[in-house]
Amino acid sequence: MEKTTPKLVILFSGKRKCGKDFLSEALLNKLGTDRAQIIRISEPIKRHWAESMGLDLAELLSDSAYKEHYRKQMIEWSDDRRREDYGVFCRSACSTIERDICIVSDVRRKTDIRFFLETFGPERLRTVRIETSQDVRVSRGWRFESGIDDVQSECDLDDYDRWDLRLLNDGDVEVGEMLKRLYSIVEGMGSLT
Ligand SMILES: Nc1ncnc2c1ncn2[C@@H]1O[C@H](COP(=O)(O)OP(=O)(O)OP(=O)(O)O)[C@@H](O)[C@H]1O
Repeated sequence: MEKTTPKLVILFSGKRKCGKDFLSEALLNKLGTDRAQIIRISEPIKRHWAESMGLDLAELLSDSAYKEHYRKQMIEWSDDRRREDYGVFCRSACSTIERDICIVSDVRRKTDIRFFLETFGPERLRTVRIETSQDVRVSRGWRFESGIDDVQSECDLDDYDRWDLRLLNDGDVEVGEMLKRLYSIVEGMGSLT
């Protein structure tokens, strides 16, 4: 099958339980699955991990306690792989691209952004940081865990300041309002809309 080069790649970043998956799905619904798709950098990580450990991939991919149970071990294992090749998981996730608009729902590292910039160029790339108060994240099930919330995978992009869009997803913000702002970075792509 011929590889698709997307016209637009939207990177979502933010702390755990800020709503990366929620807003990625909402944007996908708005754009339509005929022209957009979601990819996850964590998907190939979870697939490798599930295969080598004999675990349930569907459960690892879902927003479940099962996923949380293995999160720390997966971070440590994947960081070892990244030390040899920072793009290893991004590249693997990109092999499934088949739509004009690609939403990457789990960008966590500066090297992830670097990979997408180098691969698709700045003109095709848009970066979004989702911001949510700690109280709201707690209400969505987050609690601080050492080895997860205080390591590179969660903190590396805290000081990144070149986001195309910062979006507050703090409970009382209307989803329609957030989608309007998200859609504005798609509209900037002219023929795509
Ligand atoms: N604006 C919102 N309105 C209603 N529910 C929301 C909203 N944003 C997020 N949620 C809910 O909060 C929970 C956490 O959101 P989500 O799974 O999207 O976070 P995440 O950033 O992808 O988390 P993680 O990094 O842990 O995978 C989910 O149950 C989601 O449905």
